Amino acid sequence: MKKFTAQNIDFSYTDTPLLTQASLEVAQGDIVGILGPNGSGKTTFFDIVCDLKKAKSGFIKNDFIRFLYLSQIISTPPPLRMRDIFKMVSALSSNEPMTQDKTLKKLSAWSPAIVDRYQDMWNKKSSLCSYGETRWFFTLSLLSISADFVILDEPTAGVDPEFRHYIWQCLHGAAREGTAILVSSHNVDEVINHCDYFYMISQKCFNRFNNGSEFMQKYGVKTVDDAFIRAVTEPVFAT
Ligand SMILES: Nc1ncnc2c1ncn2[C@@H]1O[C@H](COP(=O)(O)OP(=O)(O)OP(=O)(O)O)[C@@H](O)[C@H]1O
Repeated sequence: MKKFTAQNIDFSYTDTPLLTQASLEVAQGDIVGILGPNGSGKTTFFDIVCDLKKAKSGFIKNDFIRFLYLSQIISTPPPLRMRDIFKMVSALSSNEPMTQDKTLKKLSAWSPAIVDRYQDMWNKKSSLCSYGETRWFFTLSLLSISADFVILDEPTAGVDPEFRHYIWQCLHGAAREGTAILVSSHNVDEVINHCDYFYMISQKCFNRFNNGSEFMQKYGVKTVDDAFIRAVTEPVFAT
C-alpha cells in the first residue's frame, strides 16, 4: 500500500524550534487530520511535505506521485470567472486537464446535492465570490482532479455547515477511490468525526489519536474541546 511518512522532523524559523521530532504517516485511502493551536506549525508542516520549505533534519518517505495542496490563502484574479480559474488550476495541476463534465460526474457520485450549486458558481466572477464560496469551490475542484495525495489546509474555514457537510462527503468519496488525504481544521469535532485518525500538535510534537475517546482519556477530560485545551496548556500531559 502506498504511504507518505515523515519521521522526526525538526524545523525552526528562528532560534526557537517550531517543530521537534514531528512524525506522521498517511496511507492510501486514509483521511488523516491535524489539530493544533494557531501558530503551532500546521501550514509550515504542509509546506515541508510539499517541499516548499526544508526541514532542519528528519526523514520523509513518499510513495505518492501526484500531490495537490490547497493552501490557506487563495487569491484569484478578480476579472476571471471561476470556470476560467478552474481551467488554469486543472492545466497547472494535471497532465490530463479536467473538463466540467468530468468534474460534475465525480461530484455527483460523491455528493449529488452539490452539483447544481457547483455549476452556479462555475459562471460567477471570482471577485463576486465570498470567502466561503471561494474556499468550497477550490476544495471540490481540487478533489475532482485526479491526485493520489491531497493536502488541505483548513478547507472548511469560513464555510457554512451545509457546505462543510458536502466537503466531507466529497473527501470520503475521494478517499474511497484511494486518494490519501491530509487535512487541518480548527473544528475539533469535524476532525474526530470524519478522519480515520488524527494528530494533535502539542509541545511542538505530533501526538497520534485514533478517536475522540482516546483523546479525552489521555487528558482526563469529558469533552474533546477540553482535551484540546489541556493538550495545549498543560505540558505535563503531552508525551
Ligand atoms: N517566514 C517566517 N518567518 C518567521 N516566522 C514565521 C514565518 N512563517 C511563519 N512563521 C511563524 O511560524 C509559526 C507557525 O506558523 P504556521 O502558519 O505554520 O502555523 P499554523 O499552525 O498553520 O497556524 P494557524 O492555525 O493560525 O493557521 C507562527 O508563529 C508564524 O508567525
